[in-house]
Amino acid sequence: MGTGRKRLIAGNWKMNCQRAAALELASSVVELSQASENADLLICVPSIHLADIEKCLQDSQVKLGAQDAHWAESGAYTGETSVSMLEDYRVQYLLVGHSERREMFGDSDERVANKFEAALKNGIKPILCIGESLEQREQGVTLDVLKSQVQAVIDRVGIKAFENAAIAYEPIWAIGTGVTATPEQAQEVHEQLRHWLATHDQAIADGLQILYGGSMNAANAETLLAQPDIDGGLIGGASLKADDFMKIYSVAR
Ligand SMILES: O=C[C@H](O)COP(=O)(O)O
Repeated sequence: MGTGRKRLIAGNWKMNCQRAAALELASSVVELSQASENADLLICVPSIHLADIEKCLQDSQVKLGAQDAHWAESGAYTGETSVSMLEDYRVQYLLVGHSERREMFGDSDERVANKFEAALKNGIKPILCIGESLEQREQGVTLDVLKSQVQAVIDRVGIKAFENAAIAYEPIWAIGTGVTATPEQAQEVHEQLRHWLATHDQAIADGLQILYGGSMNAANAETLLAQPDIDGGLIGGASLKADDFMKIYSVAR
């Protein structure tokens, strides 16, 4: 690989799969998965399925992630799940700041930083999702948007905390649209982002996994993952089909 960074192929099931379908999908992923020194495999499932899927993943190398959680340890937060509750289910990763949460559920930079910080405190690796809208891209402010999303978290936890975290760059215009950023477009952003992070801390920037997300699928994964600064994928739609998801993993490993 050359970069020294292990790849991460992460599925984000979003709000999909009822119980039986979730178990079937997770079982297929386990069945088709093969250990690799080059790439980790992760599924981020709806919280209601965590207990079932935790059992299903036991004795496999597939890692378990959650899609969201509240930062408070406990309290009067009707409907919420705390990060510390996730720990009981051996959740290893937490998505924070996904654009769907930022846009539809009021996840401000401050809330995202709260969640990121709470994940780290509970020994869970946060995956900080960042991305620009089509309008922002057309205005030429992509990097400014991404920097400010990351800086809000750096201001809270410090750059060193990114040693135990990952970033997922997901251009909003490419999510669920079938329009993928070209490998060159994605690489350009990843490279610029890593370069900017290096101005904070070179070693952290060199070691940080920066994933690409946005209509990654079995057909385009190879060219995206061939880019030197793309260290994996955060995959929505294609992670709901075990065969497609595992094709992406096989490219990465
Ligand atoms: O978290 C995953 C991303 O939102 C990408 O979703 P997608 O692969 O369905 O475009």
